[in-house]
Amino acid sequence: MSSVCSIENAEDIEAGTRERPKFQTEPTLPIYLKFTDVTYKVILKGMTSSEEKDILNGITGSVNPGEVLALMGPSGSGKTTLLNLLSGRLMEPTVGGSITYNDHPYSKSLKSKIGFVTQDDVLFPHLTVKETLTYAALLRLPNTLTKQQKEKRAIDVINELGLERCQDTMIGGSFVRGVSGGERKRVCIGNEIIINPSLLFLDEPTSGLDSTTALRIVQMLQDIAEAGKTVVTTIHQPSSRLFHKFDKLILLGKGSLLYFGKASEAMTYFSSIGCSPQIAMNPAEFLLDLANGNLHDVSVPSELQDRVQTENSENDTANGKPTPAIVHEYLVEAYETRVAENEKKKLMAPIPLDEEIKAKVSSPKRNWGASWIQQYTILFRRGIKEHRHDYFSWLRITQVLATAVILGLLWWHSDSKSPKGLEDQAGLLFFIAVFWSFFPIFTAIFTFPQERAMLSKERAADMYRLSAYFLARTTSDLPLNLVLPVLFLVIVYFMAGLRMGAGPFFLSMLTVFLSIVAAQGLGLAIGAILMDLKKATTLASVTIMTFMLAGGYFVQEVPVFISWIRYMSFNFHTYKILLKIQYADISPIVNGMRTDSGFREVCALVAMVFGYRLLAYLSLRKMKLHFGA
Ligand SMILES: Nc1ncnc2c1ncn2[C@@H]1O[C@H](COP(=O)(O)OP(=O)(O)OP(=O)(O)O)[C@@H](O)[C@H]1O
Repeated sequence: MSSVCSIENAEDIEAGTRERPKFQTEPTLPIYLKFTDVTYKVILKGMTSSEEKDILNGITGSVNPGEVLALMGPSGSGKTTLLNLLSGRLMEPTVGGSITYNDHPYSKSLKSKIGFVTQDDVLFPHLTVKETLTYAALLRLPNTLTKQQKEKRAIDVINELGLERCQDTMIGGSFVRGVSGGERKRVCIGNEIIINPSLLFLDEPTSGLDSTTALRIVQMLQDIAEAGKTVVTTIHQPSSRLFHKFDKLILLGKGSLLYFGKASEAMTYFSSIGCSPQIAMNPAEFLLDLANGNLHDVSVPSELQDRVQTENSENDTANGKPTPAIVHEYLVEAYETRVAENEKKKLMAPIPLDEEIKAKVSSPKRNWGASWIQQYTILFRRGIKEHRHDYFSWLRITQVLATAVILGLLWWHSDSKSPKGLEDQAGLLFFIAVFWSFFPIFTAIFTFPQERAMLSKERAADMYRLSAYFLARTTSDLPLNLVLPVLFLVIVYFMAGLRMGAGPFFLSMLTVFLSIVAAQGLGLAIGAILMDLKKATTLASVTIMTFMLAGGYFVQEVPVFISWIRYMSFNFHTYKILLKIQYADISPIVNGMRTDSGFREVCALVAMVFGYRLLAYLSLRKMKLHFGA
C-alpha cells in the first residue's frame, strides 16, 4: 500500500497534476564546492611487501548551489571514494589535490552544514517514520530552536517528502515488516535535510528502487537543489529520464576522469571525440559502456582505429577491435587535451559571494545541536523505545520464568537446617550467581556491534558526544534488564524457601543487581573491543569458562600468577556474598567456603561494575578512529 502511495506521487508530479513540494524556504548558507586534481591511493599490505594502489587520478570539477552533480561510472571506478573525499569523510595523508568549500578548506564546522545519505539505509527498525525524524531533529537542530519548533521541523520534512501516510508506520528491517524501500530512502534523505544542509551528498540513492520511485527521488533532489542547496550524488545506471534531470555530470573510469561538465552536453562532447551511439540508446547506458571500454554499437574514432592497427602490426595480431584498456587510455587523453585545462581555468573564477559569507564555513569549532544533557536524555528515550521489543520478547520472558520455576520445583522448600540441606541450598545460590552473571553478558555483547553502523553514521555527522551515547545506551538498558531478575528472584526465593525476612531478600536482590550490571559491563566491553558478533560470542564463552574454572568453586588454591583472574570472576564474588547473606548466622563454612567475610567481595563486585564499563567506553573511544569523527 505504502509503495503505491509513492508511485502515485511520482506519476502526479510527472503529469504536473500535483504541486511539487517546496523544500525549506528558510535561508541556506550557499556553498560552492570546487575540487582540483584530487588523487587518492591506498597502501595494500601483503604478507611480505606492501604496494600502492591508485584509486583516484586527478579529478577536477565543481558544483554550485542550486545544482545536482551526478557521479557516474562502472562499479569500482571510484564514485563512493570521491563522494567520501568531497564530503570530508575520508581524510588520509594519501589524499592529494585540493577540495574547497567557498574557497576555504574543510573545517569541522562544515559537519553541521553537510548531509550525507549513505548507500545502506541505516535506520532503527522499531521506530516509526515520525519518531525517527523527530529524534533526528531534536539531536541535530541548534539549541536556538525550542523543542516544539524542532518537532514541527520533523513534521514539515514529513510533508515535504510526502511521507504523511506512513508517518506512524515502523521503519522495519530484516525481521520486521515496515515501510517500502522508496519510503525508507526518503526517510534517510529526511534525516539529512532536516538540518537544512548547504551540501547534500548521496551514495546511490536509487539503487534497488523501481524506475518510477527512482524518478521521484531524483526529482526530489532537484527540488532540494532548487531551494539553494548543493547536491552531489553517485548513481549507478540511471534511466534516460533520470539522466536528463542532472545538471552536471562526472564520468569516472578506473579512477580517472572521462568527462566533467553539463550532463546535457555529455553526448555532444563524446561525439566530438568520435564516439557516438549507432543505435538509439539511453545516454547513461552509452556512457557506462564507454567507461567500461566497450564500443559495441558505438562508432570507433579514427584515431583509435589507427592505434589499434599500429598495435596489431607490432604484436602481429589481426584483431581489429580496440581493447578496453586502449579505449580507456584514449578517453582519458581526449579529456585531458581537450577539456581539462579549460575546466581548471574556470575554477579560478571568483565565487559570487561576500567574503563574510564565504568565511562562515571556516570555523574550526564543532557545532553540537543539543547540549550534553539533552543528548543524553534524547538518546536514553530513543534507546528504550527501540529496544523494549528485545527485552520483553516472549522468548526471553519464557526462558527466565521457566528457569525460575524449574529451580523453584527442584529446591522446593529446601531445608537449611541440616548440613546436607545447607549444601544443597548453596548449590542453588551458586546457580543463581552463575545464571545472572552470564546471561546478561550474552545480551550485552550485541549492543555495540549491532549499532556500529548507526553509531558510525551519527558520529560522523556530529550528532552527539560519544560519552552521552555511551551513558544513555548503557543506562537505558538497566531498568528493562532489571525487571526480569526481580520476577526470577521472587519466584525462586519463595518457592525454594531461602532465608525469610526483608533484609536477606532485598540484600540478595541487590547483590544479583550488581552482578547483572557488572556482567553487562563485561558484555559491552567485549562487544566494543571486537565490534564483531561472531568473535565477541567466542570471546565471551571463553571468558565465562575461565571465570567459572578459576573463580574458586572447583579449585580452591590457584597459582599466584593467575590469581588476578579470581578477582575478576564477579560470579564468584556474587556467590560468596549470597552465602554470607543467607548463612553467616548459621554456619561459618558452607561447601568449603567461609561465610563470615564478604567485604572484599562487595568491593571487588562494585569495582567490576565500574571497571568493565570504563573498559567498554575506552574501547569505543578507540573505535572512534574508524568513524572518521
Ligand atoms: N581502503 C581501500 N583499500 C583497498 N581498495 C580500496 C579501498 N577503498 C577503495 N578501494 C578500491 O577502490 C576502487 C573504487 O572503490 P569505490 O567504492 O569508490 O567504487 P564505486 O565506483 O563506488 O563502486 P560501486 O559502484 O561498486 O559502489 C575499488 O576497486 C575498491 O576496491
